[in-house]
Amino acid sequence: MRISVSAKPAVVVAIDGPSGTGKSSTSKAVAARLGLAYLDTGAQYRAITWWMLHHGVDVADPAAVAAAAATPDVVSGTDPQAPTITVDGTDVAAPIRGPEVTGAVSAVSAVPAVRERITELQRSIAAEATAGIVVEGRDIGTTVLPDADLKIFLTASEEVRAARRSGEIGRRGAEGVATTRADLARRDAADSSRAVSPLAQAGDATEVDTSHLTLDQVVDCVVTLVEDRKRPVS
Ligand SMILES: Nc1ncnc2c1ncn2[C@@H]1O[C@H](COP(=O)(O)OP(=O)(O)O)[C@@H](O)[C@H]1O
Ligand SMILES: Nc1ccn([C@H]2C[C@H](O)[C@@H](COP(=O)(O)OP(=O)(O)O)O2)c(=O)n1
Repeated sequence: MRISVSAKPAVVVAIDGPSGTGKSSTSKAVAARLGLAYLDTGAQYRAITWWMLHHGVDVADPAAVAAAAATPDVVSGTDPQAPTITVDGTDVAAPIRGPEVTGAVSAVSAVPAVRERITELQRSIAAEATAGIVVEGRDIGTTVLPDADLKIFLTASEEVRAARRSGEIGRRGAEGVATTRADLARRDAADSSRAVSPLAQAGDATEVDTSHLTLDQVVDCVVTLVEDRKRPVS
């Protein structure tokens, strides 16, 4: 019997885009299907924001946020089937999705000292992912992992994104969707206009408009792009 051993190079996939375009759902499913690790960088910014709020730091004061930025210990579990997020050992997966954190996360994540700390953490997690990783966020293709093997920029119309997010958080009716839409637009504007590594499409990213695609279709599309980009086996 002949046994052939092939070196399988680790693939690094960067998935960026605004809120509600499907980054988390797509990244998790792609990573699970391809046996890669998964990192939700938004959860890290949410976790550090939760810690600031929990410790009474004035999140509207960039100097106060910067002074505290080095203290919290944010740890991400990268199994796409069961991702985890803790701060100083506390499981914050649920509270980081609440309205207080969502309302403060853009201000906290705009502070350069926060971005430096979290970016360094993200790069070390990616470097340790020997089987490869899908990393999703806002600045992965532009700043965190500019040498990623594949960069995807997900988009969707504001209307579709607001409807998706409203469904997710249980906000019903036209008024609920309108409120969600205004929240999303405000956060996208803040994330796109900050001075340090704003939400932006990398020049070499492939844009995928998910407005009229099912989640399965988006996942198939990204998996195909990953397979196409894999370096030849040596
Ligand atoms: N292509 C899609 N079609 C319909 N719903 C989707 C699609 N992609 C994601 N969703 C849903 O939209 C919501 C937001 O998706 P999520 O992956 O959290 O987006 P993001 O990480 O970009 O904010 C979730 O409820 C998710 O199930
Ligand atoms: N790479 C990243 C990821 C998220 N952020 C910031 C900006 C976002 O508004 C918040 C929250 O990101 P998250 O991906 O959880 O947001 P949504 O799931 O789209 O609501 O974190 C960032 O600045 N850089």
